[in-house]
Amino acid sequence: MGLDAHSAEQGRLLEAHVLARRAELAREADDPWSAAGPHSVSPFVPCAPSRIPIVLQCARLAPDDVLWDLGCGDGRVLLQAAAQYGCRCVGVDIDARCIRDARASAAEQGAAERCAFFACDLLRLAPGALLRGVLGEAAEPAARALCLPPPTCAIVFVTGHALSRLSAFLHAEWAGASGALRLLTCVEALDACVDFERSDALFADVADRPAWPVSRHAERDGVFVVPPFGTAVRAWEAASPPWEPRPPLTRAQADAAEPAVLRGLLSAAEVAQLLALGDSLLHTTDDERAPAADAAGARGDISEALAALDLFAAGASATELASAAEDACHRCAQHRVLHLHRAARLERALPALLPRLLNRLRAADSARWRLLRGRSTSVRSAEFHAYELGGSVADPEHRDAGSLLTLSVALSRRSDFDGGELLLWREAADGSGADVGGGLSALGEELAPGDGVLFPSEKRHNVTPVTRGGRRAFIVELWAGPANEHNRHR
Ligand SMILES: O=C(O)CCC(=O)C(=O)O
Ligand SMILES: [Fe+2]
Repeated sequence: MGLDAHSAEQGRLLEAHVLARRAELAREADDPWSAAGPHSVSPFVPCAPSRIPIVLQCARLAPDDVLWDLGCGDGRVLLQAAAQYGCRCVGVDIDARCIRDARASAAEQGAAERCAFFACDLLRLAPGALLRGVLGEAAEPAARALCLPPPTCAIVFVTGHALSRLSAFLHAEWAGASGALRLLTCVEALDACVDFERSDALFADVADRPAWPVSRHAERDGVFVVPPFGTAVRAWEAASPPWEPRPPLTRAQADAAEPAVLRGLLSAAEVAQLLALGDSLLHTTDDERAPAADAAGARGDISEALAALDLFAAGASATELASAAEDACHRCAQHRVLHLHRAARLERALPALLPRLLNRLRAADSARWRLLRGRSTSVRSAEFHAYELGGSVADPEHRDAGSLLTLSVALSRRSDFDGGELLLWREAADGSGADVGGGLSALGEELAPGDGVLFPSEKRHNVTPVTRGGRRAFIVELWAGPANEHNRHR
């Protein structure tokens, strides 16, 4: 019962945020503004990252929506929704620390105008609170009298126990909104209060009312949708969402796409931390991406190539061969590549970095190509690139095949190296390519450390050979596949 495609990931988050912190949380048992306190009905367990894009797809968000998250935790679902779909968001949670974190993230991501967060006890919301957008006595004092935009969509990702206590309130708000409010819930497997086999039991204590209509279309992902009042489940499921994901760009479209220069993606401290992390891993010998910078490393190139030949002889698949070839390339001393997405390296060293960066990318994408909207995407690779003398990406046909978006963030100062220029394909004025003035061209703008350039991955790009010093860059690729632990080809 209740196990879904994200349960393992969700279980790890439960472990990290609740089970491993039992002693710490016990000290908050008397704090009324803590998820571990006396008024809380749910612990704070963040939504699994792989689940979030599906939640947002199921919500069928459009830019004119107002999305409320009842029990928003640290605000990660709303911040992603605002970045990717451009909607306004209101998050409420009993945990004041979560609300502080959510506000800080919103400010950092430039989303504070669109995303507001308030400490609020859901169980004390008065009838009509959602309809009128007024939190009243249930909220922290400063938020009590605010007039917020009422939700057109509300997410309630809490335990089944909490859901059953909220159900009468939610039912009245949902019906009262006369078709202007849809609800999404996700009931965790850890919760035995809910009978997954009976949709009317999702909101258990409204037995005297008509059963809730619940779309179980995304049940595999643990997401249940109550369509707006007056819309039958079948009609909701048959209606097309505000947008279908656009097909990935063709190579010609990607070549023609204008890259986006994104300034100040990383702070100076983050650049320094990434450089330190990369350089320390480069000198570790036991890492699959980090041969020692000595003779053993150089020998590694040849043995890797031989290993790839062995694979060939053994009848390996094209994917295995591509993967082995990539491993071999990535150990080349002139241009080494470290996989920071592996074993949660980046997450452990700089936990706030990737979520913030990804929301910048989502916002940039939604203003330009809309490759991420309506699509479930994840990080295919987050790599530290170290180019030394002669290091380059030289194949004139090089594209990050199979990915949707590539971000290259400068870590080195421009004065630290010569050559090492990132070139991107530019169409000729008449769109006909290299023959009439198009081709691989420099960006024309200098990137300071922490600045990045974002482009559709299938766009042709190169890096010219480094002729002095060294170039360090941080490269992130997003794709429609699952989060990845290996190189780009596995
Ligand atoms: O270093 C860069 O900026 C780009 C690297 C690249 O394109 C690649 O490794 O695929
Ligand atoms: Fe590339």
